Amino acid sequence: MVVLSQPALEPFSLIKTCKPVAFFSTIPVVDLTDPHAKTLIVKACEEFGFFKLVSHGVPLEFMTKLEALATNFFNLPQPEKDKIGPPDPFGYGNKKIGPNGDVGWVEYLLLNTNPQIAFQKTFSIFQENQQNFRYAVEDYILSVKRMTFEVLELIADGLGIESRNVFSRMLRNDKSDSCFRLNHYPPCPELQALSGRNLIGFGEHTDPQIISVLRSNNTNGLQICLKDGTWVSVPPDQTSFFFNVGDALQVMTNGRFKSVKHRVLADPLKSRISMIFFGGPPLGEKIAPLTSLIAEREESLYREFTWSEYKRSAYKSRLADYRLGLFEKTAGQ
Ligand SMILES: C=C1C[C@]23C[C@@]1(O)CC[C@H]2[C@@]12CC[C@H](O)[C@@](C)(C(=O)O1)[C@H]2[C@@H]3C(=O)O
Ligand SMILES: O=C(O)CCC(=O)C(=O)O
Ligand SMILES: [Fe+2]
Repeated sequence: MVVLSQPALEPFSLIKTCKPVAFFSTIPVVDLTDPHAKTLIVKACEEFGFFKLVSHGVPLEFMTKLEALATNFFNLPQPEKDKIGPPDPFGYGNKKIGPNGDVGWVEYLLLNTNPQIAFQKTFSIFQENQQNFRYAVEDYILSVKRMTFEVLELIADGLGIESRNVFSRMLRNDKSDSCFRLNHYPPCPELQALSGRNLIGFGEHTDPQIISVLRSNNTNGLQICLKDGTWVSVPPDQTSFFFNVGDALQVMTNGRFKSVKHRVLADPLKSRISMIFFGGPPLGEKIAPLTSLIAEREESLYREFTWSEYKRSAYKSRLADYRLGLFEKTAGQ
């Protein structure tokens, strides 16, 4: 018997597919200049762990410039990009996500934003002819950080916490372990034609840090999981930012905010480019529920751990794992 191979499917053989889902029509949108912003942000973080921010003050030019330069970078010949990979976890990566066998229809550049590390490793990634790219990354990150500090201070205000820098100080710290990621999801028309499904670009997961701030071009793909377990597509908006609550903020709010499960599907016809700033604490920072957020007759749901401990544990996990499980207190502890 002759067994026919399916050469057209070969590059996708390890990458899962998924059916498209409905659009998220009631996505919380917060205007940063609105006097009620703090209340709206807290409500969105409690309900979805997710919101869209408009009138954010980050110049549009920084966003479009970086998108153009990232597109140029991803259009370089493969051997050029491979020179700055494989990721350790920083550097250029293609299809492989993290160290434990996760794959997706994505190529990316992962950078550390801590100046002490950044100047050694990250910026050696930008070779001589990539200086404009490096400056665009720096301008963008500086401006996004400023906006993120403001959002974190509004969150503290909205939660009625006395010291409004309780979260933002961890990102403002020189030793903050934040990182920045540029993702490129190439189109995949062959697969769509063959199966009527989309390739999974980035599989379902929560982000381990305090908060993630995402901006993408105008291509669909991002989906979030609602409390009832249904997945919804987030309509792209290239002029706005999408904020995700991360695991560390779930812990510090003793579960009042939930880190949002999300994933990305590749579009059959259009490239998706996204840029995400992951705001993380310094490695030695102790993460635990804030006493003022543990309600009367409520218990602390998590044991204290350092960010370094959590990160180590995250890097031993698979993308879709529930990473906080190991840090939950069991009854009576
Ligand atoms: C599979 C993995 C990739 C990841 C590290 C991990 O072991 C589990 C968490 C993953 C994640 C998700 C959010 C960010 O994109 C990321 C940089 C992070 O901090 O945690 C990635 C990690 C990665 O791609 O290196
Ligand atoms: O690329 C995207 O739109 C989101 C990717 C993501 O969730 C991540 O890199 O952690
Ligand atoms: Fe993510």
